[in-house]
Amino acid sequence: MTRVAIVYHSGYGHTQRMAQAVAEGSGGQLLAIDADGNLPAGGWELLQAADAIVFGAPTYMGGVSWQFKKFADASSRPWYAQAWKDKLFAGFTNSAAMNGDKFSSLSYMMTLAMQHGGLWVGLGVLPSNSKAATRNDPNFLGSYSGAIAQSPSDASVADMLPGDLETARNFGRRVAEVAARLLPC
Ligand SMILES: Cc1cc2nc3c(=O)[nH]c(=O)nc-3n(C[C@H](O)[C@H](O)[C@H](O)COP(=O)(O)O)c2cc1C
Repeated sequence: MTRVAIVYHSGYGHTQRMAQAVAEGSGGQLLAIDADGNLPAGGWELLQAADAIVFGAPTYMGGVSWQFKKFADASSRPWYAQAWKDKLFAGFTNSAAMNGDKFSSLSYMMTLAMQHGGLWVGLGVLPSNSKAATRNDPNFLGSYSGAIAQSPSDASVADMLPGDLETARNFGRRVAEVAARLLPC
């Protein structure tokens, strides 16, 4: 049984709902970064024990939220010892605009994973980009590097689109399946 940890920040709940979808798909454990950018007690130990770490953050001002960045900076401690080397990593983000510079957030998460000596798992689903495609089709937003969701600025958490959440759920499943295939029991 592989262990997946989903470490995420969410200011207003949308990214949290996405994180829950990733957890449903992966069977992983959620680890919320709080409003001060801190992990709950036992959080670092849980990350150390994980085979796969999935990063999640809203895109704010074209990048990850400062709370996620504080967590990333604090991960310099395991980085010193390369304690997360060869773990699997993946990432997801959510923002208001269709594009909204979400890729900047995913790109940062990939860089963080590489600094830790990890192996990156992308979305692995072709985009639904034909004329016939509709908004709730798999990967309608057309990401390759990780899962993304769009929550319009006036959308409540309950308004999040089922297609984006299903894409996140399938992404979680993929991370768990890749971990089971690549990592020794
Ligand atoms: C400070 C701030 C900056 C934001 N910057 C962006 C942005 O660069 N691009 C975008 O598309 N949406 C942006 N948004 C919208 C959020 O990404 C969006 O509301 C998202 O659903 C928030 O996720 P959360 O509920 O998990 O905090 C911003 C929101 C805030 C509060």
